[in-house]
Amino acid sequence: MAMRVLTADEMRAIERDAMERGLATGRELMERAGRGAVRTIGAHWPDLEPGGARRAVVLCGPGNNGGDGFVVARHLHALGWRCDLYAMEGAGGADAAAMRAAWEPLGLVHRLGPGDRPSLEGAALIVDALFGTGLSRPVELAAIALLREAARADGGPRVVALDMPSGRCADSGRRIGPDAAEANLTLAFHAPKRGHYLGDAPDACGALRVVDIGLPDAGAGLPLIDAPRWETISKRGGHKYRHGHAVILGGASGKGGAARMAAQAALRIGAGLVTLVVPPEAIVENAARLDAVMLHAAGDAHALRGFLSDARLNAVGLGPGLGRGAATRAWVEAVLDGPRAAVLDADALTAFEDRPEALFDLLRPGDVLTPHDGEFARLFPDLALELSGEAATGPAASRIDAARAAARRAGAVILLKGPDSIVAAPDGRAALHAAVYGRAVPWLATAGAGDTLTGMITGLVARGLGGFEAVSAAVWLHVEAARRAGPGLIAEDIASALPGLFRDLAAARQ
Ligand SMILES: NC(=O)C1=CN([C@@H]2O[C@H](COP(=O)(O)OP(=O)(O)OC[C@H]3O[C@@H](n4cnc5c(N)ncnc54)[C@H](O)[C@@H]3O)[C@@H](O)[C@H]2O)[C@@H](O)CC1
Ligand SMILES: [K+]
Repeated sequence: MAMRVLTADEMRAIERDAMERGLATGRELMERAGRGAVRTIGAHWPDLEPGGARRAVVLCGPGNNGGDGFVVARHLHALGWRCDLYAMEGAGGADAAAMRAAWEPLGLVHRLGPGDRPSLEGAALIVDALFGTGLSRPVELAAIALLREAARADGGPRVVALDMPSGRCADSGRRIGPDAAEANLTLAFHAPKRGHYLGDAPDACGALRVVDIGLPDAGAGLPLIDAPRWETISKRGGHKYRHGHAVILGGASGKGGAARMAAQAALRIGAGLVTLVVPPEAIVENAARLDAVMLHAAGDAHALRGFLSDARLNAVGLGPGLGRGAATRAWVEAVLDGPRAAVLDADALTAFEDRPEALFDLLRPGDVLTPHDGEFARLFPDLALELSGEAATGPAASRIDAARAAARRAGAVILLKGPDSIVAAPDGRAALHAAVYGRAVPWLATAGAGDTLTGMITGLVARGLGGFEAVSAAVWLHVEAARRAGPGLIAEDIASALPGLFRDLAAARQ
């Protein structure tokens, strides 16, 4: 089963359900969380393991996250650590109070006031147990800056955050208020939360590990996109006409690189045939650069409509290198007026920035829009505005909410691109693709990478996948191909890495 990411509400529901079914009490869960955290810290940083005379500073908040902190302190103490506890005042629940009481025979608890910056002298570890999934408003504590500075410093104590770095929203990953902690390691209890993967939160989390606290996996949450099933992307016989005929639209002479890369990627991902349609004056340039990709000239939208009336053409990708003018709008209208599924990117989106509704009126549920953040903001300015800057209260609107709302409004599949890519369909389906932590590919931020992805999606749609499935498979393959190519990658390398990737996917299935 695909790994899933939870909201704070979903996490609370899982916990409540387990308690109602008598599987565990809240106190037992807290004990498992703290004990599991200490085990995981040891596994992640084996050099901290033997304990000895190490000093840890543990910062506890007013709720259950603080309760977890007291459990962590007790287990560190049992391993020989000296723990200095700092706790905020506030109305904690009975479980957190019990965990504090269990700590008190072992050491002092200092009061953590708004302006306090506990001394880190001699500390090897700082535990951020201030706020987790219950964060609802900005945190006003000098200790937040202390955690951030320590996490960023070379040398000095390492920072571990329980569940979330305090000040970050578990649902959106966004800062609640101006100040939020950072960590070198974040421990997610039971399952990762959405906020661990979204926006700049992965940087704030450092590394991410999940701590099992013995709760059943009920399948709740949003799926994290994993490798597509080999059966979905493999070819099982049949001649080229059985694997679809993808069409990519290209722009004026001298601007053809983007569309060529899309066309080549559509072919590499397995479309049986790919035709690049360009204005007549761009034929010579493209003919000099292409072999396996076929070429067709269309001077205007009327000619394009005529060409697309061929029923064998079953998907059209357009946008890369088209230009933003009225001609592009006319091409989009011609494509969406016909029966072929369309994948719209780049200029095909931006051409409608003045009147996005005109585009939405034409879209069909199987069409795909692949905006990056800037293009998204032009088509859905209100949704983008809700995501901008820090949030005032939690849980805050997330990129997942925005992509879902956009898919409903547009009536098409949306791929909101980024290291955290969200795919959302108008019927409510959504999934997250995370190229962060161990799968981060910063070198994928390169000219033409998006055009290649557009081609890959178009190729898979031509091969018969639905828009949502095509996007889900393509985003994973795109990142995995880029990981193979490695630093130094240019966009052409992505499609070139696909054969090796396919070979390995096929072998892994044997
Ligand atoms: N849900 C679960 O299954 C489990 C939860 N556990 C822990 O419990 C945490 C959630 O506990 P809580 O729901 O008590 O929430 P938190 O401990 O995250 O904090 C909530 C408390 O702080 C207050 N608060 C929120 N924002 C504040 C701010 N900016 N300044 C001051 N006070 C603020 C809230 O009113 C509430 O009292 C999880 O993150 C996890 O660490 C674990 O004990 C294990 C099991
Ligand atoms: K925390």
